Amino acid sequence: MANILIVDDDREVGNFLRYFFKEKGFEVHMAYSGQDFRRLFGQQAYHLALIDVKLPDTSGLDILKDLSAHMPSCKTIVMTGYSTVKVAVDAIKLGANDFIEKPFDDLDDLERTIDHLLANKATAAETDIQGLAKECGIVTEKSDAMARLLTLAYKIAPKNINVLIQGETGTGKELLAHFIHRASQRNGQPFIGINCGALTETLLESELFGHEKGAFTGAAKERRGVFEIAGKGTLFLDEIGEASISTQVKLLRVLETGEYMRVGGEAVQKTNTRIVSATHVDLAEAVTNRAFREDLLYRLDVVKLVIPPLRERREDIRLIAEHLLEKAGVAVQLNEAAATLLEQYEWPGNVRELSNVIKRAISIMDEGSGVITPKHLPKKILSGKSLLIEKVKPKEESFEEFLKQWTEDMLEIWNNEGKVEMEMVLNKVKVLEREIGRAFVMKVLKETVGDRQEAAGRLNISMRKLRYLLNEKGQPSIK
Ligand SMILES: Nc1ncnc2c1ncn2[C@@H]1O[C@H](COP(=O)(O)OP(=O)(O)OP(=O)(O)O)[C@@H](O)[C@H]1O
Repeated sequence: MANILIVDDDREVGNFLRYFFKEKGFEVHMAYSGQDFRRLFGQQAYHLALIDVKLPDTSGLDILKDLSAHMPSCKTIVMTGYSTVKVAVDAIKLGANDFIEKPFDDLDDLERTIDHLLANKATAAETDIQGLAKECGIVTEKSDAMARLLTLAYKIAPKNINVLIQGETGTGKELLAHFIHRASQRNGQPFIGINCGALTETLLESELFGHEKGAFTGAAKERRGVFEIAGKGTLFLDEIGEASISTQVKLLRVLETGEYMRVGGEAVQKTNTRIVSATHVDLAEAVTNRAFREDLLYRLDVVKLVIPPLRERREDIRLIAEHLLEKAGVAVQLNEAAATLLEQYEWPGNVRELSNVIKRAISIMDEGSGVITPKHLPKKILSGKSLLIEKVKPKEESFEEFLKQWTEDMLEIWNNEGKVEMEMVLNKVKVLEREIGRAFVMKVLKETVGDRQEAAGRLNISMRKLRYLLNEKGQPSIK
């Protein structure tokens, strides 16, 4: 028979749990304070402990630490109220097996969690995490930091809380958002991604909330927004830090009340969409600079997941490079020298940059040799120097300014008699190509009042290409 320890100062909750577990045939021990816990702790071994995070004389986290240190075989579940959810996340980081929110409105779920833990299925969960990560295209088998991150993401995924993902560009924020969606009960519902930095304020609001017919000039027909389309699924708000203050206010309202209105509409719409947002900047800093609302940040980052940059998990580089080769469908290998160089480079553009380097190497490789060697790698990698990705992002209205600046910079390099960094020149050309594509799409989207289908038609490109040009990386996937 399993021994259960319940640590909670709320006697009503304690009695309820005692009854619940006794009914299931377990031996139940109650502690109403840290002092009670210490008295009971040495008396016998426990199989499972449910710990409230807030106790009158101690913190549930200290109790958790004691249990993990002195009784590692005891499974632990932390109990929280809404205001203490952030602490629960710390508890998971400290090794708690799970957390549950009070009041318990889904007893079947509680029962399942407990049965799962008592049946010692922890290792099965680890296999599930790795398997799901693989399915979502996340390669990482060697990095402890990523393993911890994925475990935390997996554990919080089924909970009804918003998640903020922070990470440098190209670290895999969208992949992680998708992983969270897949690991949640929302899995059968849509997963929709939207890049808040790629659209003007009006277009972003219309995209998010939809608009009514005649809401603004050119809004010829009504349109559903992504909150409506995502329904009970997950909405991935990429580059949330780029949303204007006015849009932030509207998002805050949705998060606080679950309600919003279409642009130009009066009827209140309800939503139950889960929000996973992402940022490459530190939003706490943006709050200090008054570029981001503190109350919105508080709502968005109930859980903050920080993806480490690739240079902080060098042990994954070779593995990811091999995965990218496999994905490219070519029978090509990295030789040892090339792999070592990849491992030593700083990767300011992270996995996306690694992917570009691998694609380039495949394209210039000697036909039939089947091996990538250092000579197929860009100079920046050979010299161990990282060429920082340019962050020039022209706003549509300053497009001419951007073009002028770009031309001046290029002429300066051209007229410079010293050594020329050709990689830098080519990178500048890529920036130009990307920004021209984006500027044209934005211009036409303005003319079509956000109607993407029509904009794609006018530009004679596919919807996929249009999303790509907006840096939304292809079709939003509906799972
Ligand atoms: N761990 C990984 N294993 C394999 N591929 C990865 C991994 N992380 C990222 N990628 C790949 O790198 C590219 C960038 O990933 P993703 O778009 O998720 O990054 P991001 O952080 O959202 O980028 P951005 O900040 O530019 O929006 C994608 O092609 C993705 O498939």
